[in-house]
Amino acid sequence: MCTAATYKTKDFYFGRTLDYEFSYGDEVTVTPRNFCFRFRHMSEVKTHYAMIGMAYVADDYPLYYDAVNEKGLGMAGLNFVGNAKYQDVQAGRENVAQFEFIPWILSQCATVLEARKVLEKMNLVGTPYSEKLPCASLHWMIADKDAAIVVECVEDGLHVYDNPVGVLTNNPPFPVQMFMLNNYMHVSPSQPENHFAKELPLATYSRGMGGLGLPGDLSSASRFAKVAFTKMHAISGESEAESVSQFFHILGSVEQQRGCCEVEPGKYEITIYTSCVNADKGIYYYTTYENHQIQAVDMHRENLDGDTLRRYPLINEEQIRVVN
Ligand SMILES: C[C@H](CCC(=O)NCCS(=O)(=O)O)[C@H]1CC[C@H]2[C@@H]3[C@H](O)C[C@@H]4C[C@H](O)CC[C@]4(C)[C@H]3C[C@H](O)[C@]12C
Repeated sequence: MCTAATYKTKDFYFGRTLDYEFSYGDEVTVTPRNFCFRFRHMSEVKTHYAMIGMAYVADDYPLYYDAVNEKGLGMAGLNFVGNAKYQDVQAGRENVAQFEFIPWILSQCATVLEARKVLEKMNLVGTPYSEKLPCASLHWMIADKDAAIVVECVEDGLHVYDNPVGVLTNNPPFPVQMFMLNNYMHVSPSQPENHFAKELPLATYSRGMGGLGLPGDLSSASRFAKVAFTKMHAISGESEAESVSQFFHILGSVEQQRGCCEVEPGKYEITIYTSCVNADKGIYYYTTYENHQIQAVDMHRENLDGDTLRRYPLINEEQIRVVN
C-alpha cells in the first residue's frame, strides 16, 4: 500500500509513503537538464526540465517512483494491481512506456494544465523495462500548487480525473474512492452533538469523538478516507520546518508498522520511506522505516545543467540524539 498527498502553506509540498515488503535499492536521484532520455517509442530528449525524486537506477536510467521537476510539478506512481491495463503501441500517437511516464511528463510540463494537454496525445503502453523488471501495475497523481489530477489506464482506456482532495492510495479506482467519502460526511474535528435520541442523556466523554467512524485499518480504501480527512483539516505554521513537520504528520496517519500487514507467511508490508518535497524549492525530504530523522537533498545544490545523474542512497540507520 502506498499513499500520496499534497499540502500547501507558503510553498507547495508533494510526497508519499512507499509501503512494500522489500526495497529495490531506492535512491534520491537528481536528473539534470542535459541528461539524455532515450524513450523507447519516441525520439531522444536531450534537454528538458531537471527533476528530483526517488528512483531505482538501472543501467544509468532513473526508474522514478515519485518526483518533482524544477517548475514545481510533482508526480507519483502507486500500485493499482488488478485494474491497470496499458494500451497497445499505436502509430500516430505518442507512445510512452509505463516506466517512462514520470520522466515523460516532468521533462516537458510545468503545470497540471500542460500535463493534461500532453496526456491527450499520449498512449500509455505496457513495454517492460527489461525481462527482470516487468511492468508495474500503477496509477498516478500529478499535482502543482493549483491543481491535482489522477491518471488511471484501465480496460477501457486512459482516464484523467480531477482530484479535489489531493490524495491517492491504491485500489479501488479513484472515482470509487471519492464516492466512498460520502460515508464519512458526518466525521468532524469538532465534538459531536446528540442527534441519536434527544430523550437520552448522551454526552461526550473524550476529546476527538467527532472523528468516530473514521477507519483506522491499513486497507487502501480506509487509508484514503483517513488521510483525506487528516489532510483537509491539517493546520500548521508557514515556515519550512513547520510545513515539512506537518506534512510528515499527515502521512504518519496512514503509516504501516511491521507485523500488521502480512503479505505472505512471515513477510510484512511496512512504510519503507515517507517523502515530502518542497516543490517550489526542489528539496526532497525523507524518512525511512528505520531512520526517523528527516534527511534532505536540495536539487539546486547540484549542477542542474549537467548530463549525469546525481544519486543519494537512502540513509537507513536510526539517528538518535543522546542528550546526557
Ligand atoms: C511497489 C511500488 C508501489 C508500492 C505500493 O503501491 N504498494 C502497495 C501494495 S498493494 O497495492 O496494497 O498491494 C511501486 C511504485 C513505483 C514502482 C517502480 C517504478 O514504476 C519504476 C520501475 C518500473 C518497472 O517496470 C518495474 C520496476 C520499478 C522500479 C517499479 C517497482 C515497483 O512496482 C514500484 C517501486
